[in-house]
Amino acid sequence: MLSVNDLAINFGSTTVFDHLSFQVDQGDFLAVIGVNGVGKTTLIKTILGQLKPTAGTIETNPQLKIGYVPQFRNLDSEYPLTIADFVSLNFTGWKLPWLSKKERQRVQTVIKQLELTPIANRPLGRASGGEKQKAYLAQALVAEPNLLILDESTASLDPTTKQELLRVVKDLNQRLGLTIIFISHDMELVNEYPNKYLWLRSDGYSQGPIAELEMKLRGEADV
Ligand SMILES: Nc1ncnc2c1ncn2[C@@H]1O[C@H](COP(=O)(O)OP(=O)(O)OP(=O)(O)O)[C@@H](O)[C@H]1O
Repeated sequence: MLSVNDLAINFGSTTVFDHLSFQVDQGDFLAVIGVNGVGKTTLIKTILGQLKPTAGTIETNPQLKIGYVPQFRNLDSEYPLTIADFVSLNFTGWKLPWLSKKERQRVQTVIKQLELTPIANRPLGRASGGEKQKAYLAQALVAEPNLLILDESTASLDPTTKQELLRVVKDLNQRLGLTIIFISHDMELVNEYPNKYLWLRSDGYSQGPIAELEMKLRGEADV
């Protein structure tokens, strides 16, 4: 689905990473971990096509359609759109000034998947942090991506809400085969939900099945 080959990114004379190679296969749930400033966001921006690699390539399946869920958007509490309207903003190729029946149905389906139906008509600005995060996820999903990138999307949530969000994501991953890239500092979630990891470090990186990660964290010398 996505193949990163010998990738390097420099900002001026600063190298964020180089010789980075990894692969994301259909149905993977990949955790991307690493300390602040190591280059996780830079990597995602490169995958999204916003940054040009200094060296190396990113090959993608022609059918690749990426959905991106950020950690946080600076939404005023007076933000007036309802959750349902906010979700529907992400339709591409919108030809009419109103939604087609099929699009309305898609919004309802996604809202139901995320258990947002009871609050679909609530202004997003009034929703809780966890509800907002679900709405961002729903907005990404409405366009039917086959790769979902969660960029520290659980960082500001309480432990129960984090688990709830990740359970929904895991369900989409297992039931629909949706491929996930999950950037996180939360090792409890990283150990529980993903099947693979990519650990970026200032002096290199490691990757593998998630079961290996705990062993590596215990004996960092082997990483
Ligand atoms: N446009 C830019 N110009 C110069 N340096 C940049 C630019 N963007 C990022 N950097 C630097 O590249 C490094 C990697 O930043 P990045 O945001 O990718 O890290 P991160 O792993 O996502 O960090 P965090 O966990 O704090 O979000 C940092 O040192 C950052 O200051």
